[in-house]
Amino acid sequence: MKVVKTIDEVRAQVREWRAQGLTVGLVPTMGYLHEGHASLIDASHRDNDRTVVSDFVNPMQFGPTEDLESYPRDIERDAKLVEEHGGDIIFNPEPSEMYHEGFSSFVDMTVLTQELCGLSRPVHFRGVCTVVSKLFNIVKPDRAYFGKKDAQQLAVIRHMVDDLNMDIEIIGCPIVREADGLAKSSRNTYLSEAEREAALVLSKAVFLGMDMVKKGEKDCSAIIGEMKKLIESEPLARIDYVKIVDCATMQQITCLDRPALCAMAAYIGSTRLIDNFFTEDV
Ligand SMILES: Nc1ncnc2c1ncn2[C@@H]1O[C@H](COP(=O)(O)OP(=O)(O)OP(=O)(O)O)[C@@H](O)[C@H]1O
Ligand SMILES: CC(C)(CO)[C@@H](O)C(=O)[O-]
Ligand code: BAL
Repeated sequence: MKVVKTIDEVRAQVREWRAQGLTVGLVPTMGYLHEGHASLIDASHRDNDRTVVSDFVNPMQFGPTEDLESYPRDIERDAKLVEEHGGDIIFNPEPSEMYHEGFSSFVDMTVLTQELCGLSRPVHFRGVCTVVSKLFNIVKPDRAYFGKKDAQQLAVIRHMVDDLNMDIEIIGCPIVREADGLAKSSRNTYLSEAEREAALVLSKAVFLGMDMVKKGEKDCSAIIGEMKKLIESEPLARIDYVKIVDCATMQQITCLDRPALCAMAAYIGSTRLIDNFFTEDV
Protein backbone atom coordinates (compact mmCIF):
# COMPACT_ATOMS: atom_id res chain seq x y z
CA MET A 1 0.00 0.00 0.00
CA LYS A 2 1.48 3.32 -1.09
CA VAL A 3 0.70 6.90 -0.10
CA VAL A 4 1.25 9.13 -3.14
CA LYS A 5 1.21 12.91 -3.22
CA THR A 6 1.27 13.76 -6.92
CA ILE A 7 -1.11 13.40 -9.85
CA ASP A 8 1.73 12.02 -12.02
CA GLU A 9 2.40 9.18 -9.57
CA VAL A 10 -1.28 8.14 -9.49
CA ARG A 11 -1.49 8.26 -13.26
CA ALA A 12 1.69 6.19 -13.70
CA GLN A 13 0.40 3.53 -11.29
CA VAL A 14 -3.06 3.36 -12.89
CA ARG A 15 -1.48 3.15 -16.35
CA GLU A 16 0.58 0.16 -15.18
CA TRP A 17 -2.54 -1.56 -13.84
CA ARG A 18 -4.44 -0.85 -17.03
CA ALA A 19 -1.62 -2.37 -19.09
CA GLN A 20 -2.13 -5.57 -17.08
CA GLY A 21 -5.88 -5.46 -17.84
CA LEU A 22 -6.85 -4.75 -14.23
CA THR A 23 -10.02 -2.90 -13.13
CA VAL A 24 -9.82 0.11 -10.82
CA GLY A 25 -12.18 1.39 -8.10
CA LEU A 26 -12.00 4.87 -6.55
CA VAL A 27 -13.12 5.79 -3.03
CA PRO A 28 -13.07 9.60 -2.64
CA THR A 29 -12.73 10.77 1.00
CA MET A 30 -11.60 13.71 3.08
CA GLY A 31 -9.64 11.37 5.38
CA TYR A 32 -9.76 10.76 9.12
CA LEU A 33 -11.17 7.42 8.10
CA HIS A 34 -13.68 5.35 10.06
CA GLU A 35 -15.80 2.23 9.48
CA GLY A 36 -18.10 4.16 7.11
CA HIS A 37 -15.15 4.77 4.78
CA ALA A 38 -13.93 1.21 5.40
CA SER A 39 -17.23 -0.16 4.06
CA LEU A 40 -16.68 1.78 0.82
CA ILE A 41 -13.12 0.45 0.51
CA ASP A 42 -14.39 -3.10 1.19
CA ALA A 43 -16.99 -2.70 -1.55
CA SER A 44 -14.38 -1.44 -4.02
CA HIS A 45 -11.95 -4.22 -3.08
CA ARG A 46 -14.73 -6.75 -3.70
CA ASP A 47 -15.70 -5.33 -7.12
CA ASN A 48 -12.33 -4.28 -8.58
CA ASP A 49 -8.79 -5.61 -8.98
CA ARG A 50 -7.25 -2.42 -7.55
CA THR A 51 -8.57 0.34 -5.27
CA VAL A 52 -7.45 3.97 -5.05
CA VAL A 53 -8.55 5.92 -1.95
CA SER A 54 -8.28 9.68 -2.24
CA ASP A 55 -7.66 11.48 1.06
CA PHE A 56 -7.98 15.21 0.48
CA VAL A 57 -9.66 17.91 2.57
CA ASN A 58 -10.94 19.90 -0.38
CA PRO A 59 -10.81 23.64 0.44
CA MET A 60 -13.17 24.47 -2.43
CA GLN A 61 -16.20 22.79 -0.82
CA PHE A 62 -15.95 24.71 2.47
CA GLY A 63 -17.66 28.06 2.97
CA PRO A 64 -15.71 30.93 4.55
CA THR A 65 -17.13 30.32 8.05
CA GLU A 66 -16.90 26.52 7.92
CA ASP A 67 -14.41 24.13 9.55
CA LEU A 68 -11.69 23.78 6.88
CA GLU A 69 -8.86 24.56 9.32
CA SER A 70 -10.08 22.37 12.18
CA TYR A 71 -11.15 19.40 10.01
CA PRO A 72 -9.34 16.36 11.52
CA ARG A 73 -6.37 14.94 9.61
CA ASP A 74 -4.18 11.85 10.32
CA ILE A 75 -2.66 10.27 7.22
CA GLU A 76 -0.70 7.58 9.12
CA ARG A 77 -3.82 6.28 10.83
CA ASP A 78 -5.69 6.46 7.48
CA ALA A 79 -2.93 4.47 5.73
CA LYS A 80 -3.29 1.64 8.24
CA LEU A 81 -7.06 1.45 7.75
CA VAL A 82 -6.77 1.50 3.95
CA GLU A 83 -4.19 -1.29 4.01
CA GLU A 84 -6.33 -3.41 6.36
CA HIS A 85 -9.27 -3.10 3.96
CA GLY A 86 -7.39 -3.99 0.79
CA GLY A 87 -6.82 -0.52 -0.69
CA ASP A 88 -3.77 -0.27 -2.97
CA ILE A 89 -2.99 3.46 -3.06
CA ILE A 90 -3.89 6.52 -1.04
CA PHE A 91 -3.79 9.70 -3.09
CA ASN A 92 -3.08 12.45 -0.54
CA PRO A 93 -2.26 15.63 -2.48
CA GLU A 94 -1.50 19.07 -1.11
CA PRO A 95 -4.07 21.72 -2.10
CA SER A 96 -1.45 23.25 -4.45
CA GLU A 97 -1.21 19.94 -6.35
CA MET A 98 -4.99 19.96 -7.00
CA TYR A 99 -5.37 23.72 -7.51
CA HIS A 100 -2.34 25.11 -9.29
CA GLU A 101 -1.66 28.83 -9.60
CA GLY A 102 -4.29 30.30 -11.96
CA PHE A 103 -6.82 27.50 -11.47
CA SER A 104 -10.11 28.83 -12.83
CA SER A 105 -12.33 26.03 -14.16
CA PHE A 106 -15.31 24.71 -12.22
CA VAL A 107 -18.01 22.06 -12.49
CA ASP A 108 -21.31 23.32 -11.15
CA MET A 109 -24.91 22.15 -11.13
CA THR A 110 -28.30 23.82 -10.99
CA VAL A 111 -31.54 22.38 -9.55
CA LEU A 112 -30.32 19.41 -7.46
CA THR A 113 -28.01 21.65 -5.46
CA GLN A 114 -30.67 24.28 -4.68
CA GLU A 115 -32.22 22.23 -1.85
CA LEU A 116 -31.21 20.61 1.47
CA CYS A 117 -27.48 21.11 2.23
CA GLY A 118 -27.09 23.27 -0.88
CA LEU A 119 -29.22 25.98 0.76
CA SER A 120 -27.09 26.19 3.91
CA ARG A 121 -23.81 25.54 2.08
CA PRO A 122 -24.09 27.58 -1.14
CA VAL A 123 -20.57 26.91 -2.48
CA HIS A 124 -20.38 23.30 -1.30
CA PHE A 125 -21.57 21.32 -4.31
CA ARG A 126 -19.61 23.35 -6.81
CA GLY A 127 -16.51 22.39 -4.81
CA VAL A 128 -17.59 18.74 -4.62
CA CYS A 129 -18.43 18.47 -8.35
CA THR A 130 -15.17 20.16 -9.32
CA VAL A 131 -12.92 18.03 -7.12
CA VAL A 132 -14.74 14.77 -7.93
CA SER A 133 -14.47 15.54 -11.68
CA LYS A 134 -10.75 16.13 -11.21
CA LEU A 135 -10.38 12.86 -9.27
CA PHE A 136 -12.29 11.02 -12.00
CA ASN A 137 -9.97 12.52 -14.64
CA ILE A 138 -6.85 11.69 -12.63
CA VAL A 139 -7.74 8.10 -11.69
CA LYS A 140 -10.12 7.20 -14.57
CA PRO A 141 -11.75 4.49 -12.43
CA ASP A 142 -14.24 1.89 -13.64
CA ARG A 143 -16.34 2.44 -10.49
CA ALA A 144 -16.50 5.06 -7.74
CA TYR A 145 -17.98 4.55 -4.28
CA PHE A 146 -20.00 7.07 -2.24
CA GLY A 147 -21.87 6.73 1.07
CA LYS A 148 -25.63 7.20 1.37
CA LYS A 149 -24.90 9.26 4.49
CA ASP A 150 -24.18 12.14 2.09
CA ALA A 151 -27.36 11.36 0.17
CA GLN A 152 -27.63 14.63 -1.73
CA GLN A 153 -23.98 14.37 -2.73
CA LEU A 154 -24.63 10.87 -4.11
CA ALA A 155 -27.59 12.17 -6.16
CA VAL A 156 -25.53 15.14 -7.42
CA ILE A 157 -22.63 12.91 -8.48
CA ARG A 158 -24.95 10.46 -10.26
CA HIS A 159 -26.55 13.41 -12.09
CA MET A 160 -23.17 14.93 -13.00
CA VAL A 161 -21.91 11.61 -14.41
CA ASP A 162 -25.08 11.30 -16.47
CA ASP A 163 -25.09 14.94 -17.68
CA LEU A 164 -21.40 14.96 -18.61
CA ASN A 165 -21.25 11.40 -20.03
CA MET A 166 -18.58 10.25 -17.62
CA ASP A 167 -18.00 6.54 -18.21
CA ILE A 168 -17.90 5.58 -14.52
CA GLU A 169 -20.28 3.41 -12.51
CA ILE A 170 -21.38 5.12 -9.30
CA ILE A 171 -22.01 2.79 -6.39
CA GLY A 172 -24.00 4.03 -3.35
CA CYS A 173 -23.19 2.26 -0.06
CA PRO A 174 -25.38 2.00 3.08
CA ILE A 175 -24.89 4.24 6.14
CA VAL A 176 -22.65 2.67 8.80
CA ARG A 177 -23.73 3.56 12.35
CA GLU A 178 -22.24 3.40 15.83
CA ALA A 179 -23.73 0.68 18.05
CA ASP A 180 -26.17 3.22 19.52
CA GLY A 181 -27.33 4.44 16.11
CA LEU A 182 -25.33 7.64 15.47
CA ALA A 183 -24.15 7.75 11.85
CA LYS A 184 -20.37 7.50 11.75
CA SER A 185 -18.77 10.77 10.68
CA SER A 186 -15.33 12.34 10.96
CA ARG A 187 -17.05 15.37 12.50
CA ASN A 188 -18.28 13.26 15.46
CA THR A 189 -14.80 13.83 16.90
CA TYR A 190 -15.79 17.48 17.53
CA LEU A 191 -18.50 16.43 20.02
CA SER A 192 -18.09 16.75 23.79
CA GLU A 193 -19.43 13.90 25.92
CA ALA A 194 -22.74 15.71 26.47
CA GLU A 195 -23.00 16.58 22.76
CA ARG A 196 -22.23 12.99 21.77
CA GLU A 197 -25.21 11.90 23.89
CA ALA A 198 -27.39 14.69 22.43
CA ALA A 199 -26.39 13.77 18.86
CA LEU A 200 -28.29 10.51 19.23
CA VAL A 201 -31.48 12.46 18.67
CA LEU A 202 -30.69 12.52 14.93
CA SER A 203 -30.65 8.76 14.45
CA LYS A 204 -33.61 8.44 16.80
CA ALA A 205 -35.52 10.81 14.50
CA VAL A 206 -34.45 8.76 11.46
CA PHE A 207 -35.69 5.56 13.09
CA LEU A 208 -38.95 7.26 14.09
CA GLY A 209 -39.51 8.45 10.51
CA MET A 210 -38.69 5.01 9.12
CA ASP A 211 -41.15 3.44 11.54
CA MET A 212 -43.93 5.80 10.42
CA VAL A 213 -43.22 4.96 6.77
CA LYS A 214 -43.19 1.24 7.59
CA LYS A 215 -46.61 1.62 9.19
CA GLY A 216 -47.96 3.17 6.00
CA GLU A 217 -47.86 6.94 6.68
CA LYS A 218 -47.82 8.81 3.34
CA ASP A 219 -48.21 12.42 4.54
CA CYS A 220 -44.75 14.01 4.48
CA SER A 221 -45.69 16.85 6.83
CA ALA A 222 -46.89 14.33 9.45
CA ILE A 223 -43.56 12.45 9.29
CA ILE A 224 -41.47 15.64 9.30
CA GLY A 225 -43.57 17.08 12.16
CA GLU A 226 -42.92 14.10 14.44
CA MET A 227 -39.23 13.99 13.59
CA LYS A 228 -38.81 17.72 14.26
CA LYS A 229 -40.68 17.44 17.55
CA LEU A 230 -38.25 14.76 18.69
CA ILE A 231 -35.15 16.74 17.68
CA GLU A 232 -36.50 19.93 19.26
CA SER A 233 -36.89 18.06 22.57
CA GLU A 234 -33.07 17.95 22.81
CA PRO A 235 -31.78 21.28 24.20
CA LEU A 236 -28.31 20.94 22.57
CA ALA A 237 -29.79 20.38 19.10
CA ARG A 238 -30.74 23.08 16.59
CA ILE A 239 -32.43 21.98 13.36
CA ASP A 240 -31.07 23.24 10.04
CA TYR A 241 -33.65 21.29 8.03
CA VAL A 242 -35.76 18.13 8.02
CA LYS A 243 -37.22 17.55 4.55
CA ILE A 244 -38.62 14.86 2.30
CA VAL A 245 -37.62 15.11 -1.35
CA ASP A 246 -37.95 13.17 -4.58
CA CYS A 247 -34.91 10.85 -4.76
CA ALA A 248 -33.89 11.86 -8.25
CA THR A 249 -34.66 15.60 -8.36
CA MET A 250 -34.15 16.56 -4.68
CA GLN A 251 -37.35 18.65 -4.92
CA GLN A 252 -39.69 18.62 -1.90
CA ILE A 253 -42.78 16.43 -2.09
CA THR A 254 -45.90 16.36 0.08
CA CYS A 255 -46.98 12.74 -0.34
CA LEU A 256 -44.91 9.54 -0.39
CA ASP A 257 -46.11 8.49 -3.84
CA ARG A 258 -42.62 7.85 -5.31
CA PRO A 259 -39.12 6.86 -4.12
CA ALA A 260 -38.13 9.56 -1.64
CA LEU A 261 -35.30 10.72 0.57
CA CYS A 262 -35.96 11.99 4.08
CA ALA A 263 -32.90 14.07 4.98
CA MET A 264 -31.94 16.23 7.91
CA ALA A 265 -29.14 18.46 9.14
CA ALA A 266 -28.84 19.75 12.69
CA TYR A 267 -26.28 21.55 14.80
CA ILE A 268 -25.29 19.79 18.00
CA GLY A 269 -23.57 22.64 19.78
CA SER A 270 -21.50 24.09 16.95
CA THR A 271 -21.10 20.82 15.03
CA ARG A 272 -23.31 20.37 11.98
CA LEU A 273 -24.32 16.74 11.45
CA ILE A 274 -26.47 15.08 8.78
CA ASP A 275 -28.52 11.89 8.67
CA ASN A 276 -31.25 10.45 6.42
CA PHE A 277 -33.16 7.48 5.12
CA PHE A 278 -34.38 6.47 1.68
CA THR A 279 -37.97 5.21 1.70
CA GLU A 280 -36.94 2.37 -0.63
CA ASP A 281 -34.59 1.10 2.14
CA VAL A 282 -37.35 1.00 4.78
N1 LIG B 1 -21.28 6.52 8.24
C1 LIG B 1 -21.05 6.38 6.95
N2 LIG B 1 -21.55 5.33 6.27
C2 LIG B 1 -21.32 5.19 4.94
N3 LIG B 1 -20.59 6.04 4.21
C3 LIG B 1 -20.05 7.10 4.84
C4 LIG B 1 -20.24 7.32 6.24
N4 LIG B 1 -19.57 8.45 6.59
C5 LIG B 1 -19.01 8.92 5.47
N5 LIG B 1 -19.29 8.11 4.42
C6 LIG B 1 -18.90 8.31 3.02
O1 LIG B 1 -17.51 8.42 2.90
C7 LIG B 1 -17.18 9.30 1.82
C8 LIG B 1 -16.21 10.32 2.32
O2 LIG B 1 -16.86 11.12 3.30
P1 LIG B 1 -16.11 12.09 4.28
O3 LIG B 1 -14.64 11.88 4.15
O4 LIG B 1 -16.66 13.45 4.15
O5 LIG B 1 -16.49 11.46 5.69
P2 LIG B 1 -17.50 11.91 6.74
O6 LIG B 1 -17.29 11.07 7.93
O7 LIG B 1 -18.85 11.98 6.10
O8 LIG B 1 -17.03 13.32 7.11
P3 LIG B 1 -17.85 14.54 7.58
O9 LIG B 1 -17.75 14.47 9.02
O10 LIG B 1 -17.08 15.55 6.87
O11 LIG B 1 -19.26 14.46 7.05
C9 LIG B 1 -18.50 9.92 1.36
O12 LIG B 1 -18.94 9.23 0.22
C10 LIG B 1 -19.42 9.66 2.53
O13 LIG B 1 -20.77 9.57 2.18
C1 LIG C 1 -16.65 13.34 -2.17
C2 LIG C 1 -15.66 14.16 -1.36
C3 LIG C 1 -14.44 13.32 -1.03
C4 LIG C 1 -15.19 15.32 -2.24
O1 LIG C 1 -14.26 16.10 -1.57
C5 LIG C 1 -16.30 14.72 -0.09
O2 LIG C 1 -17.35 15.58 -0.37
C6 LIG C 1 -16.70 13.66 0.89
O3 LIG C 1 -15.81 13.24 1.64
O4 LIG C 1 -17.87 13.24 0.92
N1 BAL D 1 -18.93 14.34 3.48
C1 BAL D 1 -19.15 15.70 3.03
C2 BAL D 1 -17.97 16.52 3.12
C3 BAL D 1 -18.26 17.88 3.67
O1 BAL D 1 -19.08 17.99 4.57
O2 BAL D 1 -17.65 18.85 3.22
